[in-house]
Amino acid sequence: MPKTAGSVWKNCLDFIQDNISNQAYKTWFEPIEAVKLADNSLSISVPSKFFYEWLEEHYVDLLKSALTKEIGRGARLIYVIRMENTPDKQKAYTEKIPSSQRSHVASQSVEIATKQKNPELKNPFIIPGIRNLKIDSQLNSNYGFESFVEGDSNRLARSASMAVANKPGGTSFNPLLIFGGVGLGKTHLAHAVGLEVKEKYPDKTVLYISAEKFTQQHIESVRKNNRNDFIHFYQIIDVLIVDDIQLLSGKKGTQDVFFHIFNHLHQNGKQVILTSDKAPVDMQEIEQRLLSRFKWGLSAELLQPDLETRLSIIQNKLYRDGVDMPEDVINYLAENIQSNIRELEGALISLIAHSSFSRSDVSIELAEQVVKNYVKKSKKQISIDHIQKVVSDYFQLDVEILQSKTRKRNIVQARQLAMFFSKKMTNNSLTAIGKQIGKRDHATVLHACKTVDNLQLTNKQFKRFVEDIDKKLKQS
Ligand SMILES: Nc1ncnc2c1ncn2[C@@H]1O[C@H](COP(=O)(O)OP(=O)(O)OP(=O)(O)O)[C@@H](O)[C@H]1O
Repeated sequence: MPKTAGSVWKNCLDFIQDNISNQAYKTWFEPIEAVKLADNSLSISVPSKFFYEWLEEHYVDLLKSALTKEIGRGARLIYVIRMENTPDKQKAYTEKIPSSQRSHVASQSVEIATKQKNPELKNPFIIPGIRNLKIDSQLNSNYGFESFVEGDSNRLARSASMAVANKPGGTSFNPLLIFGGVGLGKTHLAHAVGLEVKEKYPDKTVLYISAEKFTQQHIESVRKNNRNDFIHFYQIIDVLIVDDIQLLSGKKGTQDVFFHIFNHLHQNGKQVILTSDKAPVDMQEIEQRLLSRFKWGLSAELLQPDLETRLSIIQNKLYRDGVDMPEDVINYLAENIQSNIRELEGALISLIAHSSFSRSDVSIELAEQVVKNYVKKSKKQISIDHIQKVVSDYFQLDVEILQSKTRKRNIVQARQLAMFFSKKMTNNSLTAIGKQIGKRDHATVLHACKTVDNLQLTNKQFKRFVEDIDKKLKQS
């Protein structure tokens, strides 16, 4: 039977499939179509120039072996690049490039640029010349490990981040999900991993992106009809850091695309780092299959820093900025701004600014004035401890009893109310709430919240409890 382009390519594919991972095969070979066989040259069509470059970079030897096996020693491979975004949409523009002729490719690229009138055809995700692929990592050099102060509140997350930075993709912390309330250092820690990887492995491609920007890029790629290139761009990253992943909630299309990118990176031993203001279990409107991926590696929580850590953070910042500040002012700041390190830093910076404008020493009076702006806000952020205290006082119980294992109905209800208000009034995860209220798990907290919701509807007395406690907490 005479050989056709289809039959030759099919045999090549069988050979290739046996030699690479299933994921790589699906990504890079399934989209290829055999176009023509003439003499000993097989033409295959690929979806983009980027695709062609990737094949040449990573699979040229494999392609050569497969083709030589099928056609013989003088076999030649010709790429036909499908350019779907052409000015004339009816007729896709194609470009032919023989295999392994990169110098040739350069001149061809020029030809494309002049042939196409629409400059937007240039792929926004591709930096030309894959050999020298340089992607700006978008990392903030101030957010290194050296400026991240260690404390009880962040020890696990920090150690896991360091382990990942030492061996990206090589630990079981993949993905590494750093979660916690607002301004507690998630972004800082994620950048620290990226910076450390760049330091230790300069050849690795690291990219930091916010989930919001990722979503915008994805929408743009759909609009410009280059979604494949968008995906392929992300699939070549070695360490991908996506900040505020909870912002993907409700965005099904972007979740789908992220799912594919995630799978590809994970299967190829690349590292994924995610940050979120919620634990996976609390994320809403995120597809189950994606949530379960998030739980594959390690979810490390950043808790609110204790006084000692807050003091160290202030001292560290003052030291780095070369500023002196009286001890009592430092203590005042650390004691009064508790729940958000960004606010703590903000107060510190205002204080330094005030003192330099007024050319006066930083005094405790000045600190009180500045802190007022922040304390109001932080007062609104009620702590779990405070809620437990208010609920216990209301029912005239000791906090230890509220936290105990007892199943007495009135104590169970008090405990459930403490859990309910902690969920409602703080940024803590169900896991963190459970941990602080009698070392319960997140399922118990979830159950408590549902029970309180139901009881409020069916039991007038209970509804009164909820309203009273709510009022007390808002007044406090
Ligand atoms: N342990 C720490 N040591 C030193 N600085 C810290 C620490 N934790 C947080 N910071 C500082 O606090 C500020 C806020 O941190 P970051 O932006 O990382 O918070 P975030 O958790 O990502 O906040 P958001 O929820 O708003 O995204 C940053 O300037 C960061 O450097």
